[in-house]
Amino acid sequence: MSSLREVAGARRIVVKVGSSSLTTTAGGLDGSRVDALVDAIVENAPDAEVVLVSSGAIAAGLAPLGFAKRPRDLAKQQAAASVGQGLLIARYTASFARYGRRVGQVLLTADDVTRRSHYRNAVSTLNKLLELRAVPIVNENDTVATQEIRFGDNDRLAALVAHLVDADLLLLLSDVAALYDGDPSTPGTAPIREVRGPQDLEGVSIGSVGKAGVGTGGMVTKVEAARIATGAGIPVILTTAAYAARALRGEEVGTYFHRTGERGGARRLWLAHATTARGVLTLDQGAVRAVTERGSSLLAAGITGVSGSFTAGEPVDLCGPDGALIGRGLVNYDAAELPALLGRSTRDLAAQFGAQYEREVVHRDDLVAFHT
Ligand SMILES: Nc1ncnc2c1ncn2[C@@H]1O[C@H](COP(=O)(O)OP(=O)(O)O)[C@@H](O)[C@H]1O
Ligand SMILES: N[C@@H](CCC(=O)OP(=O)(O)O)C(=O)O
Repeated sequence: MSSLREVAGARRIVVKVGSSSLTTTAGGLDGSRVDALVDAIVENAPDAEVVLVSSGAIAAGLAPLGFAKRPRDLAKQQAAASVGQGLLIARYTASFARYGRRVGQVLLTADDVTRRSHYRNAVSTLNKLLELRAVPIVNENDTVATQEIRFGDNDRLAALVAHLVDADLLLLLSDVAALYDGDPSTPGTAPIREVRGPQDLEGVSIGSVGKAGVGTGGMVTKVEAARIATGAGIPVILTTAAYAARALRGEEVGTYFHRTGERGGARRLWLAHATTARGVLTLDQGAVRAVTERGSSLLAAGITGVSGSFTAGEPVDLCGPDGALIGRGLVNYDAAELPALLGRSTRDLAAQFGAQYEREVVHRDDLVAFHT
């Protein structure tokens, strides 16, 4: 199943570890578990470039702030993340230093990475850290991310980062040995060794809440992350942190998700999966064809309606005349500017409003078409 060669030959690996694998049952960061993970990575993938996506900031900050359990209140969670992220990075710094390795903290938000300039910066920082043999340790920038733009789960973030750095493998480490065909605490459930596509998940009961209560997404977000990564051409192994070393050696542990798609433009993947649309542009049939079949930019001439309140640079959904969602893109105008432009040719707009109105409403580089 998980081809030994494929894993052992991986040049670049994204390893994602969940909160439940880094904390003690009493709450707080478990330094010995951090060390064990670092040992497994350094000793079993010595030649690979590893990007670590680590959760655990909120969990690590709970006990120091006197919270008995994860608070519901977003500001309290953000405060816990702020305290915990420092502790987490300090622990990783000390742990990798045992091997003479440096770490670099990379905090991302969806908003950062979908904007072209920020995206380029994120890619070049990650690549430079790897080139310098430092280990990038990625987490969501919890203290600034608002509810709406939070990734909310690092499984999805890890899948997108894997694509961003063009990884050969995504290793998702949790507190269960594999994906099971039902809640693993129920007797009689069995591990699923291989997933070749959605058909292998039919009838599988995938739970959303981890038993430890410190994680966020349960298995649902892991399966979704595996779908995103494999669809983008990256195989995924899902197993427990305790099997990290075995997985990195290429042993057949956990669940292996085969790649289902080809690699494509990474930023578009972020645009499709990591943004919340701020409004809707309704397109006429000609514009739908131009966008979905020819990969063209969206011009004002093909737009018949605008709703929502957004500013230039924000994500909007693109819908056909029947309201069906056909894509998403970063819009070049504020919502208030658009009604005066609709249905008019670019030349006409430039003549009336000036050359700055000659720009597309959504440039094709900032547009992802959904194939329904
Ligand atoms: N079908 C399933 N197979 C495996 N685990 C499952 C399944 N359904 C629900 N789970 C639960 O998902 C949990 C892992 O998710 P979570 O706690 O969010 O992990 P992490 O903190 O590592 O991201 C497991 O502890 C398990 O209880
Ligand atoms: N950014 C959050 C992680 C959220 C998250 O996805 O947690 P988990 O389900 O444990 O991977 C933190 O560091 O606490």
